[in-house]
Amino acid sequence: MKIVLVGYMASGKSTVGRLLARQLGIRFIDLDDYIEEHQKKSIKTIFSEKGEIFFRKLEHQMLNEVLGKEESLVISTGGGTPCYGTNMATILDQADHSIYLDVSIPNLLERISNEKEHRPLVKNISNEELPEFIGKHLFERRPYYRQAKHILDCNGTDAETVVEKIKELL
Ligand SMILES: Nc1ncnc2c1ncn2[C@@H]1O[C@H](COP(=O)(O)OP(=O)(O)OP(=O)(O)O)[C@@H](O)[C@H]1O
Ligand SMILES: O=C(O)C1=C[C@@H](O)[C@@H](O)[C@H](O)C1
Ligand SMILES: [Mg+2]
Repeated sequence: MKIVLVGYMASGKSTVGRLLARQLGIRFIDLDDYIEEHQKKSIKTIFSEKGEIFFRKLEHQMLNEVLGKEESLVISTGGGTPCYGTNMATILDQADHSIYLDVSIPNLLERISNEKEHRPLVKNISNEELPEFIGKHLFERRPYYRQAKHILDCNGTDAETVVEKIKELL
């Protein structure tokens, strides 16, 4: 069984994915961590040394590699993964369950404004400019996320409860 979590930066994909995999007793792969291990560099360094296009190509390649594994997995994607090239179509084709962790702009803002440093796309955006940036970015990306098989409203729900809700969907 393959379960793929999608959603915006800081929607909780890594936190929820790790907990869910542990409870289901299956392997967890965080695509961002998988890319960092493959490159032996942080995402931040990959972006600054090689640029975003290089990262997107690598992300596409690593997503296909991970989805091709013959084992049960929980896969947490990167915030941009479903929004480039054929990635969302591949997720829909290969995953038994794709789940969009839907978090509102105010809640995303609160989480991201405290954790910008390791997120290259928002690192240089001031907290004053962040609402406009996230609003526009989510407007562009939501059509991809919303293609997921399940859409889970995660507002006002802690990570443990999100995991419980996912287990009910499976
Ligand atoms: N359901 C939740 N409620 C409140 N806070 C949460 C929830 N899930 C995760 N968080 C917190 O939000 C922050 C971002 O979570 P996390 O890193 O798991 O997001 P992500 O979707 O993997 O982000 P990225 O796309 O940048 O990898 C963390 O500080 C985490 O503790
Ligand atoms: O939203 C995005 O495009 C990104 C989110 C992170 O998970 C990383 O994959 C990277 O920082 C890009
Ligand atoms: Mg993550």
